[in-house]
Amino acid sequence: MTESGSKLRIFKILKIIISSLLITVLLLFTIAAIRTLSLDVNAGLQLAHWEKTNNKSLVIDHHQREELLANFKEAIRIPTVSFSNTEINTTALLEFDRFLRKAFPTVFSSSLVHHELVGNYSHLFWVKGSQPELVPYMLLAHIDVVPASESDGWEAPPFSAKEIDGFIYGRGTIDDKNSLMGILQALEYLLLKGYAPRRGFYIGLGHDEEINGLNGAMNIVRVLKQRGVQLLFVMDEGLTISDGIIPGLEGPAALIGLSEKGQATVKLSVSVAPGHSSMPPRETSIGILATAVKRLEDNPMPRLFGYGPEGDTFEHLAHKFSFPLKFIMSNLWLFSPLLSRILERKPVSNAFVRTTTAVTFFNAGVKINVIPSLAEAYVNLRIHSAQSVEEVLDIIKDTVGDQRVKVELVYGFDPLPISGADEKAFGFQIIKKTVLDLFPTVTVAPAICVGNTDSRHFIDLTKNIYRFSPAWFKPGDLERFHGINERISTKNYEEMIVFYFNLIQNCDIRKLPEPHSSVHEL
Ligand SMILES: CCCCCCCC/C=C\CCCCCCCC(=O)N[C@@H](Cc1ccc(O)cc1)C(=O)O
Ligand SMILES: [Zn+2]
Ligand SMILES: [Zn+2]
Repeated sequence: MTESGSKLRIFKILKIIISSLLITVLLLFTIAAIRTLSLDVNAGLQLAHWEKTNNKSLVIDHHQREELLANFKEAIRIPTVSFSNTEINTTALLEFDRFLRKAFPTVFSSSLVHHELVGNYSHLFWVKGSQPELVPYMLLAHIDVVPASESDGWEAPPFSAKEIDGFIYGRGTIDDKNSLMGILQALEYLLLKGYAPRRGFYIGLGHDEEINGLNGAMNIVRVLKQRGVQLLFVMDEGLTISDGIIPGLEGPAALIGLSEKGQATVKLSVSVAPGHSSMPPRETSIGILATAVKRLEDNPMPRLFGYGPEGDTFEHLAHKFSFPLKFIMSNLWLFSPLLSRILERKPVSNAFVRTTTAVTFFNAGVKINVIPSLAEAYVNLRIHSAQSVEEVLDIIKDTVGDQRVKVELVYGFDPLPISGADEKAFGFQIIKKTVLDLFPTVTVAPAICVGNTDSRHFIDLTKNIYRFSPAWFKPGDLERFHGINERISTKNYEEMIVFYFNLIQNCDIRKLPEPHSSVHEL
Protein backbone atom coordinates (compact mmCIF):
# COMPACT_ATOMS: atom_id res chain seq x y z
CA MET A 1 0.00 0.00 0.00
CA THR A 2 1.21 3.50 -0.81
CA GLU A 3 1.86 6.04 1.93
CA SER A 4 -1.17 8.14 0.97
CA GLY A 5 -3.35 5.00 0.85
CA SER A 6 -2.41 4.02 4.42
CA LYS A 7 -2.96 7.62 5.64
CA LEU A 8 -6.44 7.51 4.12
CA ARG A 9 -7.14 4.24 5.91
CA ILE A 10 -6.02 5.60 9.28
CA PHE A 11 -8.15 8.67 8.68
CA LYS A 12 -11.20 6.50 7.93
CA ILE A 13 -10.67 4.39 11.10
CA LEU A 14 -10.28 7.55 13.20
CA LYS A 15 -13.49 8.92 11.69
CA ILE A 16 -15.36 5.73 12.61
CA ILE A 17 -13.97 5.79 16.17
CA ILE A 18 -14.84 9.47 16.70
CA SER A 19 -18.36 9.14 15.32
CA SER A 20 -19.00 5.99 17.44
CA LEU A 21 -17.78 7.88 20.50
CA LEU A 22 -20.03 10.81 19.67
CA ILE A 23 -23.03 8.53 19.14
CA THR A 24 -22.31 6.74 22.47
CA VAL A 25 -22.04 10.04 24.36
CA LEU A 26 -25.23 11.30 22.69
CA LEU A 27 -27.02 8.07 23.56
CA LEU A 28 -25.85 8.17 27.20
CA PHE A 29 -26.97 11.76 27.54
CA THR A 30 -30.35 11.00 25.94
CA ILE A 31 -30.89 8.13 28.42
CA ALA A 32 -29.75 10.45 31.23
CA ALA A 33 -32.11 13.21 30.11
CA ILE A 34 -35.06 10.79 29.90
CA ARG A 35 -34.22 9.48 33.39
CA THR A 36 -33.95 13.00 34.77
CA LEU A 37 -37.43 13.84 33.49
CA SER A 38 -39.08 10.57 34.43
CA LEU A 39 -37.45 9.50 37.74
CA ASP A 40 -40.19 9.69 40.33
CA VAL A 41 -39.02 7.87 43.41
CA ASN A 42 -41.41 9.83 45.59
CA ALA A 43 -44.76 8.67 44.24
CA GLY A 44 -44.88 5.97 46.96
CA LEU A 45 -48.17 5.36 48.68
CA GLN A 46 -49.16 8.93 49.28
CA LEU A 47 -52.05 8.87 46.83
CA ALA A 48 -53.22 5.38 47.74
CA HIS A 49 -56.37 4.71 49.77
CA TRP A 50 -55.27 4.30 53.37
CA GLU A 51 -57.39 2.27 55.77
CA LYS A 52 -59.52 4.61 57.89
CA THR A 53 -58.58 4.71 61.55
CA ASN A 54 -60.71 7.63 62.82
CA ASN A 55 -57.62 9.34 64.11
CA LYS A 56 -58.06 11.72 66.98
CA SER A 57 -56.49 15.10 66.36
CA LEU A 58 -54.42 17.09 68.78
CA VAL A 59 -55.07 20.81 69.00
CA ILE A 60 -52.88 22.21 71.76
CA ASP A 61 -54.60 24.88 73.86
CA HIS A 62 -52.97 27.54 76.01
CA HIS A 63 -53.13 25.50 79.22
CA GLN A 64 -51.67 22.39 77.55
CA ARG A 65 -48.91 24.49 75.99
CA GLU A 66 -47.86 25.82 79.39
CA GLU A 67 -47.98 22.34 80.87
CA LEU A 68 -46.06 20.54 78.12
CA LEU A 69 -43.34 23.19 78.06
CA ALA A 70 -43.03 23.07 81.85
CA ASN A 71 -42.63 19.29 81.67
CA PHE A 72 -40.00 19.53 78.93
CA LYS A 73 -38.02 22.20 80.77
CA GLU A 74 -38.06 20.14 83.95
CA ALA A 75 -36.68 17.16 81.99
CA ILE A 76 -33.83 19.30 80.64
CA ARG A 77 -32.97 20.60 84.13
CA ILE A 78 -32.20 17.11 85.43
CA PRO A 79 -28.51 16.55 84.55
CA THR A 80 -28.65 12.91 83.45
CA VAL A 81 -25.08 13.02 82.19
CA SER A 82 -23.08 9.99 81.06
CA PHE A 83 -19.56 11.22 81.82
CA SER A 84 -17.57 8.15 80.78
CA ASN A 85 -17.98 4.40 80.37
CA THR A 86 -17.76 4.04 84.15
CA GLU A 87 -19.31 7.27 85.40
CA ILE A 88 -22.99 8.07 85.09
CA ASN A 89 -25.11 10.38 87.25
CA THR A 90 -27.26 7.85 89.09
CA THR A 91 -28.75 10.53 91.38
CA ALA A 92 -30.07 12.38 88.33
CA LEU A 93 -31.35 9.15 86.77
CA LEU A 94 -33.35 8.37 89.93
CA GLU A 95 -34.69 11.92 89.95
CA PHE A 96 -35.67 11.51 86.29
CA ASP A 97 -37.64 8.37 87.19
CA ARG A 98 -39.59 10.29 89.87
CA PHE A 99 -40.12 13.17 87.45
CA LEU A 100 -41.57 10.93 84.69
CA ARG A 101 -44.16 9.46 87.09
CA LYS A 102 -45.21 12.97 88.12
CA ALA A 103 -45.27 14.46 84.61
CA PHE A 104 -47.23 11.62 82.99
CA PRO A 105 -49.72 10.40 85.61
CA THR A 106 -52.09 8.86 83.05
CA VAL A 107 -49.33 6.85 81.35
CA PHE A 108 -48.24 5.46 84.72
CA SER A 109 -51.77 4.64 85.94
CA SER A 110 -53.50 3.41 82.75
CA SER A 111 -54.59 -0.22 82.72
CA LEU A 112 -53.41 -0.33 79.09
CA VAL A 113 -49.82 0.46 80.03
CA HIS A 114 -47.38 -1.84 81.74
CA HIS A 115 -44.22 -0.15 83.00
CA GLU A 116 -41.02 -1.64 84.35
CA LEU A 117 -37.50 -0.52 85.17
CA VAL A 118 -34.70 -2.34 83.38
CA GLY A 119 -31.02 -2.19 84.35
CA ASN A 120 -32.05 -0.01 87.34
CA TYR A 121 -32.53 3.24 85.41
CA SER A 122 -33.91 2.40 81.95
CA HIS A 123 -37.65 2.27 81.33
CA LEU A 124 -39.70 -0.21 79.33
CA PHE A 125 -43.38 0.46 78.61
CA TRP A 126 -45.79 -1.98 76.95
CA VAL A 127 -48.95 -0.41 75.62
CA LYS A 128 -51.45 -3.17 75.07
CA GLY A 129 -53.27 -3.32 71.73
CA SER A 130 -56.88 -4.46 71.35
CA GLN A 131 -55.88 -6.76 68.45
CA PRO A 132 -53.12 -9.04 69.72
CA GLU A 133 -52.66 -10.60 66.26
CA LEU A 134 -51.14 -7.33 65.01
CA VAL A 135 -47.33 -7.43 65.37
CA PRO A 136 -46.15 -4.74 67.83
CA TYR A 137 -43.64 -2.02 67.09
CA MET A 138 -41.29 -0.08 69.34
CA LEU A 139 -40.31 3.56 69.88
CA LEU A 140 -36.90 4.28 71.43
CA ALA A 141 -35.30 7.34 72.99
CA HIS A 142 -32.61 7.86 75.59
CA ILE A 143 -32.48 9.61 78.95
CA ASP A 144 -28.77 10.31 79.24
CA VAL A 145 -26.95 13.28 77.74
CA VAL A 146 -23.32 14.10 77.02
CA PRO A 147 -21.54 16.47 79.43
CA ALA A 148 -21.88 20.22 78.97
CA SER A 149 -20.14 23.11 80.60
CA GLU A 150 -21.33 26.70 80.47
CA SER A 151 -17.75 27.98 80.16
CA ASP A 152 -17.54 26.47 76.64
CA GLY A 153 -19.61 29.44 75.47
CA TRP A 154 -23.26 28.62 76.11
CA GLU A 155 -25.68 31.55 75.83
CA ALA A 156 -27.63 30.04 78.73
CA PRO A 157 -26.52 27.52 81.37
CA PRO A 158 -26.80 24.04 79.76
CA PHE A 159 -29.14 22.65 82.43
CA SER A 160 -31.27 25.79 82.79
CA ALA A 161 -33.78 25.16 79.98
CA LYS A 162 -33.86 28.92 79.58
CA GLU A 163 -36.17 30.21 76.84
CA ILE A 164 -34.63 32.79 74.52
CA ASP A 165 -36.51 34.10 71.46
CA GLY A 166 -38.77 31.07 71.21
CA PHE A 167 -35.99 28.49 71.73
CA ILE A 168 -35.40 26.34 74.81
CA TYR A 169 -31.68 26.00 75.45
CA GLY A 170 -30.12 23.03 77.17
CA ARG A 171 -28.29 19.74 76.89
CA GLY A 172 -30.74 17.13 75.67
CA THR A 173 -33.10 19.51 73.85
CA ILE A 174 -32.24 17.81 70.52
CA ASP A 175 -30.42 14.73 71.84
CA ASP A 176 -32.64 13.14 72.96
CA LYS A 177 -35.06 14.41 75.57
CA ASN A 178 -37.12 16.01 72.79
CA SER A 179 -37.99 12.54 71.43
CA LEU A 180 -38.35 11.00 74.88
CA MET A 181 -40.67 13.69 76.21
CA GLY A 182 -42.46 14.02 72.85
CA ILE A 183 -43.35 10.31 72.83
CA LEU A 184 -44.57 10.20 76.45
CA GLN A 185 -46.44 13.51 76.19
CA ALA A 186 -48.19 12.22 73.04
CA LEU A 187 -49.14 9.00 74.82
CA GLU A 188 -50.40 10.94 77.85
CA TYR A 189 -52.67 13.02 75.58
CA LEU A 190 -53.87 9.98 73.63
CA LEU A 191 -54.81 8.13 76.82
CA LEU A 192 -56.54 11.23 78.23
CA LYS A 193 -58.63 11.34 75.05
CA GLY A 194 -59.71 7.74 75.66
CA TYR A 195 -57.54 6.25 72.93
CA ALA A 196 -56.87 2.53 73.03
CA PRO A 197 -54.47 1.26 70.35
CA ARG A 198 -55.34 -1.63 68.09
CA ARG A 199 -51.68 -2.49 67.57
CA GLY A 200 -49.69 -2.89 70.78
CA PHE A 201 -46.36 -1.11 71.08
CA TYR A 202 -43.33 -0.79 73.31
CA ILE A 203 -41.49 2.32 74.39
CA GLY A 204 -37.87 1.88 75.48
CA LEU A 205 -35.92 4.63 77.24
CA GLY A 206 -32.26 3.74 77.65
CA HIS A 207 -30.16 5.42 80.32
CA ASP A 208 -26.68 4.96 78.82
CA GLU A 209 -26.91 5.45 75.06
CA GLU A 210 -24.08 7.98 75.11
CA ILE A 211 -21.75 5.28 76.41
CA ASN A 212 -22.91 2.49 74.09
CA GLY A 213 -26.15 1.32 75.72
CA LEU A 214 -24.58 -1.73 77.35
CA ASN A 215 -26.77 -1.63 80.49
CA GLY A 216 -29.82 0.15 79.12
CA ALA A 217 -30.77 -0.83 75.57
CA MET A 218 -28.94 -4.17 75.76
CA ASN A 219 -30.88 -5.19 78.88
CA ILE A 220 -34.16 -4.09 77.33
CA VAL A 221 -33.34 -6.33 74.35
CA ARG A 222 -32.51 -9.22 76.72
CA VAL A 223 -35.88 -8.85 78.51
CA LEU A 224 -37.81 -8.74 75.21
CA LYS A 225 -35.92 -11.75 73.86
CA GLN A 226 -36.72 -13.74 77.00
CA ARG A 227 -40.39 -12.99 76.32
CA GLY A 228 -40.10 -14.11 72.69
CA VAL A 229 -41.04 -10.65 71.36
CA GLN A 230 -40.64 -9.89 67.66
CA LEU A 231 -41.17 -6.34 66.42
CA LEU A 232 -42.70 -5.04 63.19
CA PHE A 233 -40.29 -2.12 63.29
CA VAL A 234 -38.23 0.01 65.66
CA MET A 235 -37.93 3.78 65.46
CA ASP A 236 -35.12 5.61 67.27
CA GLU A 237 -33.29 8.94 67.16
CA GLY A 238 -30.86 9.57 64.29
CA LEU A 239 -31.59 11.66 61.24
CA THR A 240 -33.90 14.64 61.26
CA ILE A 241 -35.52 17.20 58.99
CA SER A 242 -32.73 19.15 57.30
CA ASP A 243 -33.62 22.61 56.11
CA GLY A 244 -30.91 24.52 54.27
CA ILE A 245 -28.21 22.06 55.32
CA ILE A 246 -27.77 20.09 52.12
CA PRO A 247 -26.14 22.52 49.64
CA GLY A 248 -28.21 23.04 46.50
CA LEU A 249 -31.31 21.25 47.80
CA GLU A 250 -34.48 23.26 47.41
CA GLY A 251 -36.74 22.98 50.49
CA PRO A 252 -36.51 20.79 53.59
CA ALA A 253 -35.79 17.06 53.54
CA ALA A 254 -36.73 14.42 56.10
CA LEU A 255 -34.00 11.81 55.99
CA ILE A 256 -34.98 8.47 57.48
CA GLY A 257 -32.00 6.33 58.52
CA LEU A 258 -32.30 2.81 57.10
CA SER A 259 -28.98 1.78 58.54
CA GLU A 260 -26.02 2.99 60.60
CA LYS A 261 -22.39 3.04 59.73
CA GLY A 262 -20.21 0.52 61.55
CA GLN A 263 -17.54 1.61 63.94
CA ALA A 264 -13.96 0.73 64.83
CA THR A 265 -11.78 2.20 67.52
CA VAL A 266 -8.19 1.39 66.74
CA LYS A 267 -5.20 1.91 69.02
CA LEU A 268 -1.85 2.78 67.44
CA SER A 269 1.17 2.50 69.70
CA VAL A 270 4.92 2.83 69.42
CA SER A 271 7.32 1.52 72.08
CA VAL A 272 11.02 2.41 72.08
CA ALA A 273 13.79 2.49 74.69
CA PRO A 274 13.54 5.69 76.77
CA GLY A 275 16.55 8.00 76.99
CA HIS A 276 18.03 11.44 77.69
CA SER A 277 16.69 14.24 75.50
CA SER A 278 20.20 15.61 75.06
CA MET A 279 21.15 12.56 72.96
CA PRO A 280 17.99 11.85 70.98
CA PRO A 281 17.69 9.05 68.42
CA ARG A 282 16.90 10.12 64.85
CA GLU A 283 13.23 9.20 65.39
CA THR A 284 11.32 9.21 68.68
CA SER A 285 8.18 7.23 69.54
CA ILE A 286 6.25 10.47 69.12
CA GLY A 287 7.74 11.14 65.66
CA ILE A 288 7.05 7.60 64.45
CA LEU A 289 3.47 7.75 65.71
CA ALA A 290 2.92 11.24 64.28
CA THR A 291 4.03 10.00 60.85
CA ALA A 292 1.60 7.08 61.09
CA VAL A 293 -1.25 9.40 62.03
CA LYS A 294 -0.36 11.81 59.22
CA ARG A 295 -0.36 8.94 56.71
CA LEU A 296 -3.89 8.00 57.83
CA GLU A 297 -5.08 11.58 57.46
CA ASP A 298 -3.39 12.02 54.08
CA ASN A 299 -4.82 8.79 52.71
CA PRO A 300 -8.56 8.70 53.34
CA MET A 301 -10.37 5.39 52.95
CA PRO A 302 -11.57 4.62 49.40
CA ARG A 303 -14.64 6.32 47.97
CA LEU A 304 -17.58 3.91 48.15
CA PHE A 305 -20.37 6.24 47.20
CA GLY A 306 -23.19 4.29 45.55
CA TYR A 307 -22.28 0.94 47.12
CA GLY A 308 -24.55 1.58 50.13
CA PRO A 309 -27.97 3.20 50.65
CA GLU A 310 -26.56 6.72 50.14
CA GLY A 311 -27.14 6.50 46.37
CA ASP A 312 -30.89 6.11 47.03
CA THR A 313 -30.86 9.26 49.18
CA PHE A 314 -29.70 11.38 46.30
CA GLU A 315 -32.00 9.70 43.78
CA HIS A 316 -34.93 10.56 46.08
CA LEU A 317 -33.77 14.15 46.45
CA ALA A 318 -32.70 14.65 42.81
CA HIS A 319 -35.88 16.45 41.71
CA LYS A 320 -35.30 19.08 44.41
CA PHE A 321 -31.94 20.14 42.99
CA SER A 322 -31.49 22.43 40.05
CA PHE A 323 -29.46 21.70 36.92
CA PRO A 324 -26.77 20.28 36.68
CA LEU A 325 -27.05 18.52 40.07
CA LYS A 326 -30.56 17.26 39.22
CA PHE A 327 -29.15 15.66 36.06
CA ILE A 328 -26.18 14.16 37.92
CA MET A 329 -28.24 12.77 40.81
CA SER A 330 -30.87 11.25 38.56
CA ASN A 331 -28.14 9.34 36.78
CA LEU A 332 -25.88 7.90 39.39
CA TRP A 333 -25.29 4.87 37.14
CA LEU A 334 -23.20 7.32 35.09
CA PHE A 335 -22.15 10.03 37.51
CA SER A 336 -21.47 8.32 40.88
CA PRO A 337 -17.71 8.90 40.63
CA LEU A 338 -18.26 12.58 39.82
CA LEU A 339 -20.77 13.09 42.66
CA SER A 340 -18.43 11.37 45.16
CA ARG A 341 -15.83 13.99 44.38
CA ILE A 342 -18.30 16.80 44.95
CA LEU A 343 -19.62 15.32 48.20
CA GLU A 344 -16.25 14.55 49.73
CA ARG A 345 -15.38 18.26 49.88
CA LYS A 346 -17.48 18.88 53.03
CA PRO A 347 -17.24 16.81 56.24
CA VAL A 348 -21.02 16.38 56.51
CA SER A 349 -21.35 14.88 53.02
CA ASN A 350 -17.94 13.18 53.03
CA ALA A 351 -19.37 10.97 55.79
CA PHE A 352 -21.74 9.51 53.17
CA VAL A 353 -18.96 8.76 50.70
CA ARG A 354 -16.53 6.62 52.67
CA THR A 355 -15.37 5.15 55.94
CA THR A 356 -14.20 8.20 57.88
CA THR A 357 -11.04 8.33 59.97
CA ALA A 358 -10.81 10.56 63.05
CA VAL A 359 -7.81 10.64 65.38
CA THR A 360 -9.40 11.34 68.76
CA PHE A 361 -6.62 10.72 71.32
CA PHE A 362 -2.86 11.26 71.15
CA ASN A 363 -0.91 10.53 74.33
CA ALA A 364 2.83 10.60 74.88
CA GLY A 365 5.53 12.12 77.01
CA VAL A 366 6.36 12.13 80.71
CA LYS A 367 8.98 14.83 81.23
CA ILE A 368 10.52 17.67 79.20
CA ASN A 369 13.99 16.04 79.07
CA VAL A 370 12.98 12.40 78.67
CA ILE A 371 12.58 10.63 75.33
CA PRO A 372 9.29 8.81 75.99
CA SER A 373 9.25 5.07 75.62
CA LEU A 374 5.54 4.92 74.72
CA ALA A 375 3.35 6.95 72.38
CA GLU A 376 -0.23 5.98 71.65
CA ALA A 377 -3.11 7.32 69.61
CA TYR A 378 -6.74 6.27 69.18
CA VAL A 379 -8.46 6.42 65.84
CA ASN A 380 -12.26 6.33 65.57
CA LEU A 381 -13.49 5.08 62.21
CA ARG A 382 -17.09 5.13 61.01
CA ILE A 383 -17.43 2.30 58.54
CA HIS A 384 -19.26 2.65 55.22
CA SER A 385 -22.01 0.06 54.53
CA ALA A 386 -19.87 -1.63 51.88
CA GLN A 387 -16.92 -2.32 54.20
CA SER A 388 -16.26 -4.41 57.31
CA VAL A 389 -14.16 -3.92 60.44
CA GLU A 390 -11.69 -6.49 59.12
CA GLU A 391 -11.23 -4.74 55.75
CA VAL A 392 -10.76 -1.40 57.46
CA LEU A 393 -8.09 -2.82 59.79
CA ASP A 394 -6.18 -4.28 56.83
CA ILE A 395 -6.23 -0.90 55.07
CA ILE A 396 -4.98 0.86 58.21
CA LYS A 397 -2.06 -1.55 58.55
CA ASP A 398 -1.17 -1.08 54.86
CA THR A 399 -1.43 2.70 55.05
CA VAL A 400 0.66 2.98 58.21
CA GLY A 401 3.16 0.62 56.60
CA ASP A 402 5.52 0.63 59.57
CA GLN A 403 6.13 -2.49 61.65
CA ARG A 404 7.16 -0.36 64.61
CA VAL A 405 3.60 0.90 64.92
CA LYS A 406 1.38 -1.64 66.66
CA VAL A 407 -2.20 -1.58 65.36
CA GLU A 408 -4.87 -3.03 67.67
CA LEU A 409 -8.65 -3.13 67.41
CA VAL A 410 -10.12 -1.89 70.70
CA TYR A 411 -13.81 -2.04 69.83
CA GLY A 412 -15.74 -2.40 66.63
CA PHE A 413 -18.83 -3.60 64.83
CA ASP A 414 -19.77 -3.93 61.19
CA PRO A 415 -22.26 -1.57 59.50
CA LEU A 416 -25.86 -2.38 60.42
CA PRO A 417 -28.25 -4.21 58.05
CA ILE A 418 -30.29 -2.04 55.70
CA SER A 419 -34.00 -1.78 56.53
CA GLY A 420 -36.71 -1.76 53.88
CA ALA A 421 -37.98 1.45 52.29
CA ASP A 422 -40.19 0.06 49.54
CA GLU A 423 -43.97 0.15 49.30
CA LYS A 424 -44.27 -2.88 51.56
CA ALA A 425 -42.05 -1.50 54.35
CA PHE A 426 -44.67 -0.76 57.03
CA GLY A 427 -42.47 1.28 59.39
CA PHE A 428 -40.92 3.37 56.62
CA GLN A 429 -44.25 4.12 54.95
CA ILE A 430 -45.97 5.01 58.25
CA ILE A 431 -43.14 7.36 59.22
CA LYS A 432 -43.21 8.90 55.74
CA LYS A 433 -46.99 9.39 55.76
CA THR A 434 -46.89 10.91 59.26
CA VAL A 435 -44.15 13.34 58.18
CA LEU A 436 -45.96 14.37 54.99
CA ASP A 437 -49.34 14.83 56.71
CA LEU A 438 -47.73 17.22 59.19
CA PHE A 439 -45.11 18.83 56.94
CA PRO A 440 -46.43 18.70 53.34
CA THR A 441 -43.53 20.68 51.88
CA VAL A 442 -40.88 18.23 53.06
CA THR A 443 -39.22 15.68 50.74
CA VAL A 444 -38.81 12.30 52.44
CA ALA A 445 -35.76 10.22 51.55
CA PRO A 446 -34.09 7.09 52.91
CA ALA A 447 -30.55 7.65 54.18
CA ILE A 448 -27.73 6.28 56.28
CA CYS A 449 -27.17 7.42 59.86
CA VAL A 450 -23.52 8.32 60.30
CA GLY A 451 -23.65 8.08 64.11
CA ASN A 452 -24.73 5.08 66.16
CA THR A 453 -27.88 4.69 68.21
CA ASP A 454 -29.33 2.33 70.82
CA SER A 455 -31.43 0.77 68.06
CA ARG A 456 -28.41 -1.16 66.79
CA HIS A 457 -28.87 -3.56 69.72
CA PHE A 458 -32.32 -4.53 68.40
CA ILE A 459 -31.28 -6.36 65.20
CA ASP A 460 -32.40 -9.76 66.52
CA LEU A 461 -35.89 -8.46 67.24
CA THR A 462 -36.68 -6.92 63.85
CA LYS A 463 -35.33 -6.47 60.34
CA ASN A 464 -36.73 -2.96 60.17
CA ILE A 465 -35.03 -0.26 62.20
CA TYR A 466 -35.54 3.42 61.35
CA ARG A 467 -33.53 6.31 62.79
CA PHE A 468 -35.55 9.49 62.60
CA SER A 469 -37.02 12.22 64.75
CA PRO A 470 -38.99 15.20 63.43
CA ALA A 471 -36.61 17.81 64.83
CA TRP A 472 -35.87 20.59 62.32
CA PHE A 473 -32.17 21.23 61.74
CA LYS A 474 -31.27 24.53 60.08
CA PRO A 475 -27.82 25.87 59.19
CA GLY A 476 -25.67 25.93 62.33
CA ASP A 477 -27.79 23.36 64.18
CA LEU A 478 -25.62 20.32 63.38
CA GLU A 479 -22.86 21.93 65.44
CA ARG A 480 -25.20 22.14 68.45
CA PHE A 481 -25.45 18.34 68.50
CA HIS A 482 -23.08 17.37 71.38
CA GLY A 483 -21.84 20.99 71.07
CA ILE A 484 -22.70 24.31 72.65
CA ASN A 485 -26.09 26.06 72.61
CA GLU A 486 -28.09 22.90 71.96
CA ARG A 487 -31.67 24.13 71.58
CA ILE A 488 -35.11 23.47 70.12
CA SER A 489 -37.85 25.91 69.27
CA THR A 490 -41.02 25.62 71.35
CA LYS A 491 -42.91 25.32 68.05
CA ASN A 492 -40.80 22.38 66.92
CA TYR A 493 -41.17 20.62 70.28
CA GLU A 494 -44.97 20.90 69.96
CA GLU A 495 -44.72 19.55 66.40
CA MET A 496 -42.79 16.57 67.75
CA ILE A 497 -45.61 15.77 70.17
CA VAL A 498 -48.18 16.03 67.37
CA PHE A 499 -45.97 13.83 65.17
CA TYR A 500 -45.81 10.99 67.75
CA PHE A 501 -49.52 11.48 68.54
CA ASN A 502 -50.34 10.88 64.85
CA LEU A 503 -47.71 8.20 64.28
CA ILE A 504 -49.06 5.99 67.07
CA GLN A 505 -52.55 6.20 65.58
CA ASN A 506 -51.30 5.65 62.01
CA CYS A 507 -49.67 2.40 63.16
CA ASP A 508 -53.15 1.06 63.91
CA ILE A 509 -53.85 0.21 60.29
CA ARG A 510 -53.76 -3.53 59.71
CA LYS A 511 -51.91 -3.35 56.42
CA LEU A 512 -50.50 -0.79 54.03
CA PRO A 513 -52.60 0.27 51.04
CA GLU A 514 -52.17 -1.78 47.91
CA PRO A 515 -49.53 -0.55 45.49
CA HIS A 516 -50.12 -3.58 43.23
CA SER A 517 -52.68 -6.36 42.97
CA SER A 518 -51.49 -8.68 45.75
CA VAL A 519 -52.52 -8.18 49.37
CA HIS A 520 -49.68 -7.76 51.86
CA GLU A 521 -50.70 -9.13 55.26
CA LEU A 522 -48.70 -8.01 58.28
C1 LIG B 1 -25.76 15.11 52.14
C2 LIG B 1 -25.65 15.67 53.45
C3 LIG B 1 -26.79 15.31 54.35
C4 LIG B 1 -26.62 15.97 55.65
C5 LIG B 1 -27.69 15.64 56.60
C6 LIG B 1 -27.12 15.39 57.91
C7 LIG B 1 -28.16 15.40 58.96
C8 LIG B 1 -27.51 14.88 60.20
C9 LIG B 1 -28.43 14.87 61.33
C10 LIG B 1 -28.08 14.36 62.51
C11 LIG B 1 -26.71 13.88 62.83
C12 LIG B 1 -26.62 12.39 62.99
C13 LIG B 1 -26.58 12.02 64.39
C14 LIG B 1 -26.90 10.60 64.58
C15 LIG B 1 -27.18 10.23 65.99
C16 LIG B 1 -25.91 9.92 66.67
C17 LIG B 1 -26.06 9.67 68.12
C18 LIG B 1 -24.67 9.53 68.71
O1 LIG B 1 -23.98 10.50 68.88
N1 LIG B 1 -24.25 8.31 69.01
C19 LIG B 1 -22.94 8.01 69.52
C20 LIG B 1 -23.03 6.60 70.11
C21 LIG B 1 -21.75 6.17 70.71
C22 LIG B 1 -20.87 5.45 69.96
C23 LIG B 1 -19.67 5.05 70.52
C24 LIG B 1 -19.37 5.39 71.80
O2 LIG B 1 -18.19 5.02 72.33
C25 LIG B 1 -20.28 6.10 72.57
C26 LIG B 1 -21.48 6.50 72.01
C27 LIG B 1 -21.91 8.03 68.39
O3 LIG B 1 -20.79 8.45 68.64
O4 LIG B 1 -22.21 7.59 67.27
ZN1 LIG C 1 -28.73 10.61 71.14
ZN1 LIG D 1 -25.76 11.93 71.64
